[in-house]
Amino acid sequence: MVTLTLDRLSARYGRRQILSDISSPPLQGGQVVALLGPNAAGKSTLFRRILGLLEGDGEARIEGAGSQRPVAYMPQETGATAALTVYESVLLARMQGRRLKVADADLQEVDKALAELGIDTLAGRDIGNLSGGQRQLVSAAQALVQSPDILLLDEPTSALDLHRQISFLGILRQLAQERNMLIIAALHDLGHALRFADQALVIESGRLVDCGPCGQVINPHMLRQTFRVESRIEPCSQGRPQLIVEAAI
Ligand SMILES: Nc1ncnc2c1ncn2[C@@H]1O[C@H](COP(=O)(O)OP(=O)(O)OP(=O)(O)O)[C@@H](O)[C@H]1O
Repeated sequence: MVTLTLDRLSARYGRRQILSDISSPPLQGGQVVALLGPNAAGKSTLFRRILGLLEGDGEARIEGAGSQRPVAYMPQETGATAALTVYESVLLARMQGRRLKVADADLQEVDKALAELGIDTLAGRDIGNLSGGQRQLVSAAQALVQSPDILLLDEPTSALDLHRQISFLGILRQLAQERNMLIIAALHDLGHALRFADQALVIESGRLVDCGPCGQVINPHMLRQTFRVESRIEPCSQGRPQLIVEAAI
């Protein structure tokens, strides 16, 4: 099973230090990890550092991966300018770094990714003409179709309506378990994190605040210190923990 361990990771843009000394226990395949932190905390930078796009000390150690390109990334910005259909754009993402010839298995993976995310009806549409939410789901399909061991998603639900946020996060959770895939999703909705993620990794100003099971890490004290809100956590009618935010402080 794949694991990702952050070992005293740092990152900088030029001379500007953004991340310092971020460490985690091994994050394991089959789990969803919520990456949490206020605006400008360094969440996207952490993804870029894991992807090897930025320099810095320490390392993001990947062990037990089954593929040569173990990490797929869905960026925060999902603008599409190329004149491609949804199907073509997802197939192109599938073929990145692979042989040039498209095999039947590649086409099946594209069909599967579109169906899993409920966007198979968009297959023939021009990607430039999609709504923001549709584009975000296509972007998720482009990452998923790469069959990664580790899937990094940067605010994947920011453009989705409430129904699609819930169903999308539920699908991700299921896929993580079925494929033994590690999913790390940067989320601003801590209620979603509490409901769908197994672990939470919280950063603030480029430093680690806490990393561990969501039920422990997401608590009123952390929310007050890091997110500057008063909150409480109560069980909902189905017994799941529910975050209630009282006020910004
Ligand atoms: N290309 C860049 N060059 C220089 N500084 C950058 C660059 N990208 C981001 N930064 C800076 O790095 C810091 C962390 O940014 P980052 O995008 O990682 O934060 P984030 O936690 O993802 O924020 P948000 O929740 O607002 O998306 C910010 O101060 C930002 O201004």
